[in-house]
Amino acid sequence: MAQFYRPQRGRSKPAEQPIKRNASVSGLDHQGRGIVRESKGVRFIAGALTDELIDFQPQGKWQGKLIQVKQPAPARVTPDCPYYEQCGGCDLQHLALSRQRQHKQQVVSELFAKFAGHDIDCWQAPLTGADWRYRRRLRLACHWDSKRRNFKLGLRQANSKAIVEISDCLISDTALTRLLQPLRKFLPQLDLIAQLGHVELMTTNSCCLLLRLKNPVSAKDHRQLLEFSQNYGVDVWLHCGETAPQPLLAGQELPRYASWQTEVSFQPGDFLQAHGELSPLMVEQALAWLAPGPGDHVLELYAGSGNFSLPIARSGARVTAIEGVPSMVERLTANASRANLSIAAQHADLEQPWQHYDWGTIEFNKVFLDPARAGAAHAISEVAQRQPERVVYVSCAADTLARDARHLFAAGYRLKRAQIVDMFPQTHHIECLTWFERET
Ligand SMILES: C[S@@+](CC[C@H](N)C(=O)[O-])C[C@H]1O[C@@H](n2cnc3c(N)ncnc32)[C@H](O)[C@@H]1O
Repeated sequence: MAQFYRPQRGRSKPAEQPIKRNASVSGLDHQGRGIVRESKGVRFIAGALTDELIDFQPQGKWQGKLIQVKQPAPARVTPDCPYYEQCGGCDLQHLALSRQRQHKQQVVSELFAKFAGHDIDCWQAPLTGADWRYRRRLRLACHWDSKRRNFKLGLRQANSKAIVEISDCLISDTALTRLLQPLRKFLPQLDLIAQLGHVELMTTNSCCLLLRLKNPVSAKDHRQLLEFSQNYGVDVWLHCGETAPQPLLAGQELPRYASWQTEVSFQPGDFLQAHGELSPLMVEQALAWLAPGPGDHVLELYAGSGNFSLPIARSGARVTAIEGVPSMVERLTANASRANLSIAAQHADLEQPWQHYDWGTIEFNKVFLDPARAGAAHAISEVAQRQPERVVYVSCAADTLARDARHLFAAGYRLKRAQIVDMFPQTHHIECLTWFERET
């Protein structure tokens, strides 16, 4: 039967709204977007700064696209990155670095006031490191168009699946970015190109390339990958299906990094703190606040492969470390034994009640936690019930930190110190270190 094209009703693109001129920006939201107040509410405009006069195109109900900055703020700087307009990554590049840090501190203060009913009066100066070339891990999106034999490798555009084909990324270590062009040429020559999910690059003591695949690679690909690995001095790892990542070369050593007088081995694909220079400084600062020592029993939650656990154990404190990924628990145990440290590393889902676990009834006097962005909604209530004398909390999401802090305040803790750790310069992402102390 013949088929005819019929436009689908109600699915056409909404008509563009007229440009609004000379709007004034009253502040920045928690994602670093300019806020414009209108009679019917607020609009969020990416790229606009506080006290600027701008023209913008309204988009949807709450957003707008910046068309022109008529009167720039004194804090505006010219973004260095040639991909700033397209790439979704460094969305605060147009704001001077010192103001980025002030903004991040203000966001945490506002969220504490809103969600925890608490004003922060104990800020320490931000902990800072390199503001460019700091990233030691780069995840790249890719797309293979088999008909046109066209391969795209790059970073995702803001709010889109489109790939921006960068030839450099100014926040990434050059040990990673030097591989971008060679990979673009090399990967389409392989059979695996049709099943390549994404590509990850990381650099610590060695440089690693991790390929996310559905199936194992052919013998021909194996040979070519080996050649690439030797030519470019990069260890290749393959992550096929549901099995753990495997090195291309059997017996390949795990990569490792230094963390405050200890060494931590990790498997490509594991969590790795983004900023190579700042991570050990953050560990040192967390140790200074936690002040572990002989006689202390520290319960560490969300421990990963031991970035904080090993230094805490080195102080002489007894450490029980909890992590949700079983293979990371194995690596933490191996890292501890290599360093001659005794750590009781346990696997657990910290979203579950602790009564399910053997370690759930142990006694401890200090807690250190470093959860993922989701925070520690359940774990913090378990901590608060047990009333340890001190809690040091590293967060990469200010909203969940403020939500979790509310439990600690309600359980009789006070905030003794807070500090922005500038782990993600040029972006709106916030890392914050906090120290809570039981009142009595
Ligand atoms: C931000 S990372 C911190 C890792 C480590 N502290 C470090 O510095 O490398 C958070 C860790 O929490 C773990 N995690 C996330 N959700 C979890 C859960 N529900 N239960 C236990 N661990 C979890 C992740 O696997 C990850 O290793």
